[in-house]
Amino acid sequence: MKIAPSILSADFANLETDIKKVANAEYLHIDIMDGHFVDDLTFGANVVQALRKHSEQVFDCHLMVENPDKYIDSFAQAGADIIGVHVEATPHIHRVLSHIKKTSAKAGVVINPGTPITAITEVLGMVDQVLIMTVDPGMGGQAFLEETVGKVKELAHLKAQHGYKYEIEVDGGINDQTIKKVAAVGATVAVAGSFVFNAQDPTKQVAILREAAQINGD
Ligand SMILES: O=C(CO)[C@H](O)[C@H](O)COP(=O)(O)O
Repeated sequence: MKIAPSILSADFANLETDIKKVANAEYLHIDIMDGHFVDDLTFGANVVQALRKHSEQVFDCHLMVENPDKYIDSFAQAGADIIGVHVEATPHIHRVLSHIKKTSAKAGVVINPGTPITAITEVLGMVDQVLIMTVDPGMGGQAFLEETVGKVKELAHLKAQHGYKYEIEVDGGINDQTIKKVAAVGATVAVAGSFVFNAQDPTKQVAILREAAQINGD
């Protein structure tokens, strides 16, 4: 399991210091919120560019924005390694994913808890990552939605059945207990914000998640 600390729960006044505390994680998850698709506002491509100088990690940019097509080039140029777009944010998901694939970034598709896997089946063959939201997007610190586990399992089944290559990422309410449940059904990347950054030692929290993921849950 790859671990992706979400800087949504980091100290925004000390991002450079905080990202260095989680350098033992494979990914850095960067939540981009536009105040429209979700209520809050967070980072633009300029922040990604500034962080890029301080980390070699995979920058996993999760675009919670309307009209995501408008932002793809700027995030790719800023140093995003993966750009994830919500299927709910555009009527043209195939076009937007094709656009990402023309940049240096890998293409990710994201689905909300209320969206079925059937909404993305036509694009599964073209994506590098599928992000299953395990909470409704918009804020950190929410409780993991148990009903999303079935979608992770379904996605793992489709991956094996068709030989797809995508990572299966989960995001929201991930801690040392819930990570076992998603690991057991095929998740390969786990995003965690509050569990990592709301603790004394974020480095240790990453290690705890990694170890917990090796133990099968219910
Ligand atoms: O995408 C997100 C919110 O929309 C966050 O990445 C997610 O909620 C992580 O926070 P936590 O681990 O505290 O649940």
